This record gives sequence, structure tokens and C-alpha cells, in this order.
Amino acid sequence: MAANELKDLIPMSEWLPGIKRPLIIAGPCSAESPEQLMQTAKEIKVLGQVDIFRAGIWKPRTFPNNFEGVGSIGLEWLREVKKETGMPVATEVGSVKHVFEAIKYGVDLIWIGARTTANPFAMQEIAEALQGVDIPVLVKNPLSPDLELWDGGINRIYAAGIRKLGAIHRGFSTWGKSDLRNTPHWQVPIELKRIHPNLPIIGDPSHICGNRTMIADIAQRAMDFNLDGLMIESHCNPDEAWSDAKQQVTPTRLGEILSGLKIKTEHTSDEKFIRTLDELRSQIDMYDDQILNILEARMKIAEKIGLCKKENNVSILQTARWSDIINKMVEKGAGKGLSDKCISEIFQSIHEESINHQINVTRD
Ligand SMILES: O=C(O)C(=O)C[C@]1(C(=O)O)C=C[C@@H](O)C=C1
Repeated sequence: MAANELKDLIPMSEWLPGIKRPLIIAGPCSAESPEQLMQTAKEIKVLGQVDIFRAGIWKPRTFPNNFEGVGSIGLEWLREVKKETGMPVATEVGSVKHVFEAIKYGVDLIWIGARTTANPFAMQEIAEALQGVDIPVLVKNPLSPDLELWDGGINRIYAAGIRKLGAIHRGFSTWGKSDLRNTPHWQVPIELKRIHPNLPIIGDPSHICGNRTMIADIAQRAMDFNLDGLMIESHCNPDEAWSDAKQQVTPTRLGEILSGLKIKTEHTSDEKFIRTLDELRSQIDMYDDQILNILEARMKIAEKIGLCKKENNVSILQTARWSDIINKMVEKGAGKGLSDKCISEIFQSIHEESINHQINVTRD
């Protein structure tokens, strides 16, 4: 994918006074009452590890008649939290009205939820409402692993002049049962980072997991992939939470999770490490070149097969042969420690390319 540059983004460390990398945003899924919000905020504040306090005020729910958030009154409670604890506060917006309300009540950071990012009309309206506003805006990935839709939403906010801009990786919806609520598909945020190296990406283990037990692992994975921060849902009494109870942790547990994180950096100045890495990378470069040469040679043979087939009126697609190849390769790959997914995807791509080469050389 071609890089559409997001120039002049303001570094995350300058978004708000005192924030650090990794940026930690935590708080309840929803604001429920002034007491619940203040109690949670105070317990989170004493950890000394959280940069920004979050709470959902408007909740986009899948079914009607579920708790849809307390609405604007919750912004007054958030303002109290900010006054009492000194923590900057953040909430999700999904409409122009939400943007105006959040700004009116002095919310310090807003994010746009997955369902909203998936809707370009909503994104455009929100972007226009944000013109001239100087607060950080984070865009969650859309529900489907559609990088362009995510990037498109980010670009709409950027075009409105927002330069304190970031993304949130909250995983992707899937059909069927899985240990995780939303599949992470890490290659999607990794690709977003590649095309926009200056765009901070925050991991959202709560929504990826949908349960409490795996949050620490997924948070660590986000750090291993060099994401710039974490958003974790925390509630003073998670079992009684009005929304997403299963994935919220107590502030105490949040503190343990954060203390247990091994924070990684992408670079180091250790010379021995740099030398070893350079040496190993030159070996990888050599193998990558070999892979390309082998692919080139394979395609040349496929082209010859294509020409023979044309002369003999034989179809390009040979299902039995193709099925034989993929089964054989997956089995052999397993013996070499290569996953079924990896081998299937590689050979599907090779087969597609082979067919395209045959189509091209046999075109009249
Ligand atoms: O074996 C063939 O008939 C080919 O054309 C080669 C090849 C491949 O690339 O492996 C390509 C297309 C067919 O569907 C099956 C296999």
C-alpha cells in the first residue's frame, strides 16, 4: 500500500503535560454513577502508572435496550474526577453532538469507536466538527480487518487539522467461537505502523480479550510489537459493572498488570547487539534474495506449462494438482516448524501468481 503521509504530527509526549511512553489510559468501560467513577479514579490515581482516565459516556451497543451510557451528565462527573485527582480525562465520541459535548465539558482526549470508524459519513461529520479543536484524537480500528478503512478514517481526522492524532488497535470481529473476543490480526496494526511510522498506536487488550485472564498477555504482546501505549478497562467493582463486566479488572489488578510489563524499545545503542543484528539481518537478506530467485524460476516454468496447455486446449486451473501441492506443502511445512496458516497463505499466493503468469503468456 502506498504511504499517504501524515506530516507534522505532534509527538505523543507533547499531547498533554506529563504523559510518557507507553501511554497508559485506564478507567471503567462506562461511567455509571458519580460514586463509581470517583472511587475507580482514586484507586487508579494511587497506582501512579496511569496517564489518562477513561470512561464511556455514550455506549454504542449491538442490541437495543442494553445500557447505552449515562449521557452528558457523566461528563460532569468526569470533570469532577479531573478536578479531584488531576488526571486528564478521555471518552469515546460517535457523533457531532458527542464532540461538542465533550469539548464543552473539557474532556482532554477523545477516541472514536470501531463501529463509527467503519462509517465514512459519520467520520466525515465528526472530522468537520473537530475543525479548530486542539485535543488528541485516537481512531479505533473498524470492526473488520480493513486497513484502508481505518487509514481512511484517520486521514479524515487529519484533514480536519488534528495533529495530536493516534490509533487504537482493539482487534477485529470474527464469526464463531474463539478464546479472544476480537481477533488481534497483529499484521494490520504492524502495517499501519509501517505506512505511518509517526502515528502512535495504542493497544486495547480489554476489547481484544473480552475476559480478564488474558489481558496481561495481550498487553505484553502489544509492547513486544512496539505499540505506543495501552488502554485497559478498570472498574472499582468489575463484577457489578453495567457493561463489559467480564473484561474489566480492579485497579489493583491493573497495577499488577502494568508492573509486570516488560517495556521494549525498537532501538538500542548497545554495539554488540547492533553487530549481531546486522550479521543476522544480512543472512535474512540473502535468504530473501534466494526466495525471489526461486519464485522467478518457478513462474518461468509455470509460463511454459501455460503455453503447453494453450496448445492442447487444457484449462489453466488444475484443481487436483493444486490440492495435491497445498496438502503436501502443509504437511512438509509442519515437519519444518512452519504453521499451516503460513504455508497455506504463501502457496495460495504463489498459485494465484502462477495462474496470472499463465493468463498473461497465453493472452491472444
Ligand atoms: O501443474 C499445473 O498444471 C500448473 O499449471 C502449475 C500450477 C502451480 O503453479 O503449481 C498452477 C496452476 C494449476 O492450478 C496447478 C498448478
